[in-house]
Amino acid sequence: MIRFDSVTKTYPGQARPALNDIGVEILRGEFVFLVGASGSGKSSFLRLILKEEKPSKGAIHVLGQDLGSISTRKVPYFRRDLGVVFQDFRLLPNKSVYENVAFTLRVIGKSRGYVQSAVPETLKLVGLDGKGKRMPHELSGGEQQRVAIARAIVNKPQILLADEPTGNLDPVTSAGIMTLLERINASGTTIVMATHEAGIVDQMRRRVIELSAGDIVRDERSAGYDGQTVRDVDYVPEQASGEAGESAQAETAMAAVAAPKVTPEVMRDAEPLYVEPEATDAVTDAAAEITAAATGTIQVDPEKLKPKQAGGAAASEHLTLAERLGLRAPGGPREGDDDQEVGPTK
Ligand SMILES: Nc1ncnc2c1ncn2[C@@H]1O[C@H](COP(=O)(O)OP(=O)(O)OP(=O)(O)O)[C@@H](O)[C@H]1O
Repeated sequence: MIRFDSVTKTYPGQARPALNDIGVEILRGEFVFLVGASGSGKSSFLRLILKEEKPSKGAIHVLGQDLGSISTRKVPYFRRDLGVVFQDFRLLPNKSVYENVAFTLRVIGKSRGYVQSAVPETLKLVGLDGKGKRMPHELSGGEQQRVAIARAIVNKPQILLADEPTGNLDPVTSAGIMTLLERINASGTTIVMATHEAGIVDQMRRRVIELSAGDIVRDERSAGYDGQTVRDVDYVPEQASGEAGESAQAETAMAAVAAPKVTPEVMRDAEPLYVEPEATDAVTDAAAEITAAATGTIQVDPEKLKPKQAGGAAASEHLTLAERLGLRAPGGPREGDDDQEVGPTK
């Protein structure tokens, strides 16, 4: 499903590669945690899968396609099979929950009827039934992340990439988000998630790929954050000392190594926070249905993808949300789009 063959990524002006001769394969239906200190290459790994970056050497295959052979114009089509969730949610601030989720479908030209059934179904799936009319600033951080997840899965992607999706959330809310991701995975969606959360990784016991300075130093099935050692429930993280002169990056790396913010206890007790317990089966069925449909070809309106002008690939800082989510070719028609997006509002 995702294969890296001897992939090296060196950013311009950097002496050391961000990823160094990586070879790895991720299979359909897997849930994979990408762990490693700050700067070890996790986000680069995800950006390469999305074709947001090109490898300096080597080849990447995603969903049977050699990314090197996908033209820039076709990248938005390719990305429709991939959902993405970020640490900072990236919702459209001036649109309702419903509109944030519908946006993805509208951009790719889904019919009104399709949107009207898929959006409420997906909001229910993520536990936001009845909250479609709310605005992002009226939601908690966990709810905002659920909207972002709904937006990522409403198009029924085969792969969901998550870059520190619990990074801005408290432990209990994080556990609820992980329960939701677990359920999405159980219905067939492959998930690759970069995280610093030792407690989550230890409790979920999934495949763990650990990066260190661009190298894969560990690739284990059913693993914990630190290899074979699963943290003790009573583990108390040491405080990062934060001495004067210590670089911000070093502090971040220390915190990442030190600290299961989400403890195994919290994960064990985790219930989907916004789903009534009796609704769980129905929700799981809905998830299974949605993902089962994911293997079908998504109808797209090619007219909506035509770039307005030749050579229209905009610099990334000028991309609209649709372009950043890979739903529209850079430089394509922007009517009705929003250039703004919002991070956590609380
Ligand atoms: N656009 C870029 N230009 C230059 N160097 C970059 C760029 N993006 C990442 N890097 C460098 O590549 C290395 C890997 O960065 P990356 O963001 O992939 O790490 P990470 O493991 O995701 O870190 P974090 O946990 O802090 O998000 C770092 O040394 C970083 O400084």
